[in-house]
Amino acid sequence: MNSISDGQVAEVLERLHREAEAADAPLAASAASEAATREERITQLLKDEASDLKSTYRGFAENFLNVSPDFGRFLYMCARACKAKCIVEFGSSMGISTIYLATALRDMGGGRLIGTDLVPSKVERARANVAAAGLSGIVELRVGDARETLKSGVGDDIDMVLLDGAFTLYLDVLKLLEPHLKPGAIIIGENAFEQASGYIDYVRNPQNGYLSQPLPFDAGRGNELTIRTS
Ligand SMILES: C[S@@+](CC[C@H](N)C(=O)[O-])C[C@H]1O[C@@H](n2cnc3c(N)ncnc32)[C@H](O)[C@@H]1O
Repeated sequence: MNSISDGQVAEVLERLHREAEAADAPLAASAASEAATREERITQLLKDEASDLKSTYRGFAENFLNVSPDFGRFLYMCARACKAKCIVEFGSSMGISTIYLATALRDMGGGRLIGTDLVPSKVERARANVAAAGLSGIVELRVGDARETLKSGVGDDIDMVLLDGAFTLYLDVLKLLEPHLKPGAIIIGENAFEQASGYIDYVRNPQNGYLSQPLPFDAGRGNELTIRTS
């Protein structure tokens, strides 16, 4: 049995992916019309984050910036495969990835997902979307900077982490969560770009207690699968 393929959750996800496509279409169009390469756009975003993180992401308050349906299904499958009970998500936006992950928890009998986003209006919308999917009992969404909101109260048995927030903070957030990761925990980075934060160098060094490699889909989006080995 899985609830992302049909029924209430599938309907909510289908609606949200449609809304996301419409809301983010201008971003995609302006990226396509710019002379800048993808690499240059990432470099610019890294600079913007470094100079003013809050305004950078407030500028995307109406954008979903969500995972694709394929990536969402992959998240669901990972959570099921590792029999997750506790999942932490950095960057919940309007709640699309949250719904994939929380559905996996519910389909296995329950659990806890802690998500967080910097932009209060996004967290409000994510809460409403999670409620529409019938998942409010499993999901706790925290408003604010993950470096503060994930500092405490994440438990000591994290099975899975999704890193999908500000590109420059992946290593900071991982280090915050590291003491609470179970051996074997899965960490998935979306937009885990080599030029940002030192995250990729850190998780690809086995001496730090991880095994890590890029994921072969949604090319160019910097998707990285990491396993905690100690
Ligand atoms: C790529 S979007 C997340 C998409 C979401 N995971 C999904 O698939 O629907 C990145 C989100 O990270 C949030 N964010 C950026 N920096 C953050 C921070 N320091 N703490 C918490 N959230 C942050 C942004 O507001 C934005 O909504």
